[in-house]
Amino acid sequence: MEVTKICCIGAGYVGGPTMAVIAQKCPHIQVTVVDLNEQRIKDWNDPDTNNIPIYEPGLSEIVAEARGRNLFFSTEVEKAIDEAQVIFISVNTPTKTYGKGKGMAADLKYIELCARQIAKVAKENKIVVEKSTLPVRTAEAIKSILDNTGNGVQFQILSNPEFLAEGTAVTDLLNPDRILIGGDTTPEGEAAINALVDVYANWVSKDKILTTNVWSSELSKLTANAFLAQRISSINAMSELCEKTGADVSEVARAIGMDSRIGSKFLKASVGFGGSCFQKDILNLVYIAKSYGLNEVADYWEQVIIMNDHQKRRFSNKIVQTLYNTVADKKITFLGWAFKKDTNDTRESAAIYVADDLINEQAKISVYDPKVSRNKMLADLNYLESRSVEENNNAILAFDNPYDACKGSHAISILTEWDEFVAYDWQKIYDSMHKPAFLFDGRNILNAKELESIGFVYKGIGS
Ligand SMILES: NC(=O)C1=CN([C@@H]2O[C@H](COP(=O)(O)OP(=O)(O)OC[C@H]3O[C@@H](n4cnc5c(N)ncnc54)[C@H](O)[C@@H]3O)[C@@H](O)[C@H]2O)C=CC1
Ligand SMILES: O=C(O)[C@H]1O[C@H](OP(=O)(O)OP(=O)(O)OC[C@H]2O[C@@H](n3ccc(=O)[nH]c3=O)[C@H](O)[C@@H]2O)[C@H](O)[C@@H](O)[C@@H]1O
Repeated sequence: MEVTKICCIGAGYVGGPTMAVIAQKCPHIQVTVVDLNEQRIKDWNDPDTNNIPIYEPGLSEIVAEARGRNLFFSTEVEKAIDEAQVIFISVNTPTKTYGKGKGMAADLKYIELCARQIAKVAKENKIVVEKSTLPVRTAEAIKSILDNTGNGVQFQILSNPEFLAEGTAVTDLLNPDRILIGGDTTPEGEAAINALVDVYANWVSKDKILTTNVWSSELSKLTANAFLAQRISSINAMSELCEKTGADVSEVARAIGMDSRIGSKFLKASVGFGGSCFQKDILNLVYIAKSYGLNEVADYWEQVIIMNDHQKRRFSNKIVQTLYNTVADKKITFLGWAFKKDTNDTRESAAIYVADDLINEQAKISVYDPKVSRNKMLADLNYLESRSVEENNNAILAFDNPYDACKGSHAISILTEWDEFVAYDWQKIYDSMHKPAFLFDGRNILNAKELESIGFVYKGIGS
């Protein structure tokens, strides 16, 4: 089967960029991305592609090239489902906030709604692709809904997890390490797998397109995120030991990373990992393991989260202790609020938790982030429900200019590794601060020696 029409449900951080790249690389395929969120679709259709709702380097150019040609953003979900041969489900799968599995399991209500809508609308055979990250064996539930509530048409369910990282989404999509496609081992399942392989083969070499059974594919996605997050928690655990022993975590990371079995990537000690997925996916893995009675497996992976929470708390504690055990009414400046550089996404950012701890200590937080608005920062804090909206409002100031944000502060904390922070005039910043001028570098991006020679009291992670 040659695919000519694709629909993607969910125009978020994954659906938007993924479909934009498919449309760019496959001009013969019509790609329609649909979402219930009218504002989000309106923003994707903004005549100025610099205003699309997701900031990713290189994305606005791709959208400018393909939008209106073979890439469309729409709220007409049913029409797009009806017309497409292949339907990607790319909706959010957050951690459950209620009921059984609260705080651990993935909330699959949006997935189920999609399955029911597809079943209702489809009048011809369809391939349904799980693009969202899902618990292993979700395809079974989707299939049951489709087969029992549909119009008697045939559905093939594929698992095609996404491995892009935010901030590098476009390059990750253009040059993926691998594409993973899981499907049934029946002739119909294999035909569906081949149809999707052919889509990716328009720009990805076939030796990088891996096909497996559905359950391996679903579980590989959770496993990949668990392994990646585990590396960060492992190096962060070492960072605490480094601080006690005089070892330097950057030197340790370099020394172990040169072992080709370990590898050098993903070994940067930090204030703790954030982002919408690592924590959510590990909690989900822990929940799945527990539900099979595999308590040791569950405990093993849960430790990655425990370590990460500890690392964030340790960072805020260090600020308070260093500032003579009180930050009450002191101005603490945050450089960065996003969970990593080159994204406007703040979900689970370490900055939120560090700010929350410091506000509990009655600090006044000033923030400069090149891509995050004050409304977003406030929404992040309010979501924690630690105090009233008004109290959060009084505790946070946001600036458009880093020098204004730092002026008159008692301490600066680097929470995101934006490149521009390195290039600042640190002498000018030092001159405008209270003395001693403290600098807590939660990303180890600044040159400690240079800053100390200016006069800063510099504290990095793990040295
Ligand atoms: N953010 C990331 O970098 C990555 C995310 N993932 C996974 O991809 C999935 C999506 O994540 P994001 O794109 O970040 O989420 P997101 O929250 O940015 O986007 C999801 C979109 O789906 C829409 N939606 C929900 N239910 C819908 C329905 N029934 N009909 C139409 N639209 C609906 C929402 O309005 C929202 O715009 C998650 O499972 C996540 O774990 C996987 C790899 C990377
Ligand atoms: O499933 C997902 O959502 C995605 O999750 C991560 O991507 P992402 O969260 O966008 O970004 P990462 O680059 O993985 O960074 C995650 C967090 O870890 C931190 N980090 C990363 C690397 C490192 O060495 N140290 C470190 O503290 C980052 O600053 C950030 O807060 C994975 O890298 C992607 O492969 C995956 O598709």
